Amino acid sequence: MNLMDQTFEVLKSQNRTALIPFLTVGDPDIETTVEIIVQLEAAGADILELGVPYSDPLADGPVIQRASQRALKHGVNIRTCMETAVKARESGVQMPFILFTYFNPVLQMGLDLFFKEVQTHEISGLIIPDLPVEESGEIRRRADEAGVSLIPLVAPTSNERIEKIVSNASGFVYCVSSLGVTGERSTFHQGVEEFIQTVKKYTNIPVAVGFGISTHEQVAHFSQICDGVVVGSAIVREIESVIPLLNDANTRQEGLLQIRKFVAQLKA
Ligand SMILES: O=P(O)(O)OC[C@@H](O)[C@@H](O)c1c[nH]c2ccccc12
Repeated sequence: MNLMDQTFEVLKSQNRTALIPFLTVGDPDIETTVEIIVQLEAAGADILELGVPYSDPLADGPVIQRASQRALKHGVNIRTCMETAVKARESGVQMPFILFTYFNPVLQMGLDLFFKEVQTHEISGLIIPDLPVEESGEIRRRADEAGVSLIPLVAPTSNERIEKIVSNASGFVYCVSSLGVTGERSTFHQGVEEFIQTVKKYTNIPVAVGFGISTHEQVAHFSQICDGVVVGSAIVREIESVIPLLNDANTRQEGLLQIRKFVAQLKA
């Protein structure tokens, strides 16, 4: 039972759904990311996905691709993301962190060092969207040893694979609401609610939904049937839109406040 598990338990006892933002660490820079994380928690975020920027984010739409490019300019890698998590804790942030990374940066770092760092930095969850099933056994074993949950992604087309994917999952199951790449959407995959209900039949751990969710109404809608709702691109776009304010000492606080207000209205 790690901090993320505890968070879901508390929320469940309060009949509340977790708001799970995603951001790209180092966008627009590391120091600002730490301040944004503080604002996200103040806005009501319950769990945070810390995105490791990557040069070939095949599952990401243009908003997150641009954020990755901006972060990569500062040489952000897995290690700097973990250091950012420490800085956020030092700034008083309590919420659990999920490390979101493509598989290649993990391989580059080496599995031994990666999982040692994950453990010492008290990362609660891992999302590796392009982790091949063949490799997932070893990664899952190492994650269990490190006390971190390897969060599986299930898609509306997973069908008969749903049971296999979620059977011994830990942390939560991430239901992808639509096919394709990340990015705000006005409509979701046909029958996404039935898909979520199907996933819930196969698991007792929390079930969250993500992909395309960007408005208060969409968050409220999915909060009726899920334990968590992930919002990424819409928040990353909000960050992108206030970068000019953030880069000017005179308007920095205003920029941070705009991000906080945007996230707060999602959950209100
Ligand atoms: O950006 P969206 O459409 O709100 O979707 C969440 C997404 O950002 C985050 O969970 C994520 C970012 N990159 C990913 C790649 C695959 C799966 C999930 C993700």
